[in-house]
Amino acid sequence: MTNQNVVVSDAKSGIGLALFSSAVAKPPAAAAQGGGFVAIPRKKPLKKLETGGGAARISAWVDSMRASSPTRKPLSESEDQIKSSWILHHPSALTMFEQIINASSGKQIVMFLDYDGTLSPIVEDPDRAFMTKEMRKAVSDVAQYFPTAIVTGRCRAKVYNFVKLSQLYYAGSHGMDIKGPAKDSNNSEVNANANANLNDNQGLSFQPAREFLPMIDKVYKVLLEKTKSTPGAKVENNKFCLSVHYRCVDEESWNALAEQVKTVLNDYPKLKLTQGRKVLEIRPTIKWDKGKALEFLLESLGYANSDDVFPVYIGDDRTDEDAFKVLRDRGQGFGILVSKVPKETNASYSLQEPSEVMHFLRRLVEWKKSLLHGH
Ligand SMILES: O=P(O)(O)OC[C@H]1O[C@H](O[C@H]2O[C@H](CO)[C@@H](O)[C@H](O)[C@H]2O)[C@H](O)[C@@H](O)[C@@H]1O
Repeated sequence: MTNQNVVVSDAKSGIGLALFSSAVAKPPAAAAQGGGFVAIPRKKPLKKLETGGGAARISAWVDSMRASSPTRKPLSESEDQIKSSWILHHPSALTMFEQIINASSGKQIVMFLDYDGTLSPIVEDPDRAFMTKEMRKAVSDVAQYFPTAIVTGRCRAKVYNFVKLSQLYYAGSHGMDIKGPAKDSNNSEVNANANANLNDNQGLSFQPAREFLPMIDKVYKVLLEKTKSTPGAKVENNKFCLSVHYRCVDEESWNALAEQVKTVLNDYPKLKLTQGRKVLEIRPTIKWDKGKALEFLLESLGYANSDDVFPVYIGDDRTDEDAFKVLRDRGQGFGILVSKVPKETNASYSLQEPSEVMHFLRRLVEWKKSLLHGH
């Protein structure tokens, strides 16, 4: 049986195209250097994979699962060249800070932050992906000056327990569970601008996949049962979506695990399978993702058709590409990919790891303070 709902990587995000199309806006460094886009050897197919038999299919799946979160090893000379070329086209957001600030001149910066791998380092146990108190302070300071949202694949309540900042917007379950700060939150700039989708007492609230809750709960239980024989596998209930983690599973068992998950999904054609960093993600097939969540939040903040907004989205995962693509297509703001290795991306800039994200957030705050206080 063929499951048409298995997506190895979101082809709709057009990631591959971004690297080779001259129609795509180039980041300033690339434009200044007059360079073309760099070709990165593709480790994963950017198209739907069918679940019919065949060794090629198995190998494609395992390749894709491996590429989702590559292990660090010293680079060969050619890999080193690829990296240098990639950096030229996705320069560091820290190095390019002044240019970024200049581009935002006269516009309202709105910050969108992914959680895992962006605000917290990737760790083996998803329940222990804590952010540092320094990072929390940096995010809190940023939210004082700019509307700020956390956009994550995680369950909203769980990410709130990690972040613990009430003045932020939260878009959990890949944007399918959106909540704004309560109206008495101390961020007056955010509240003054918000004009849509408001629930009077609670602030903003939006859950486009509510009808899927019973189905997700059912599939969660089935997956718990089916995967318990695979040592290291972990199923996480993210409310409107599910994660099957394989970071701690022996690589030899990855394909069997993926097959188990796909077999379960054959009975649920309204759910689809996508991939994150060493995680298989089960989501409703509705047309909603982090990119849609970003657009929804901009609209809710009163910036639907505004030229006066400068959204900045920072993320490390394939699922963040939907948001990077929205920004690229709108020609507004930009995406920053958090990665130490070259990856196909619609982001314009890069940062290497969460500590650099923290420095970038701090610099934004320092810049805004100096602007307001004139020093
Ligand atoms: O959108 P995000 O905030 O990046 O969430 C995506 C997934 O993040 C979590 O998994 C990832 O981080 C874990 C902790 O570092 C790591 O163990 C795992 O391998 C990563 O995939 C979260 O647990 C998932 O539910 C999210 O879907």
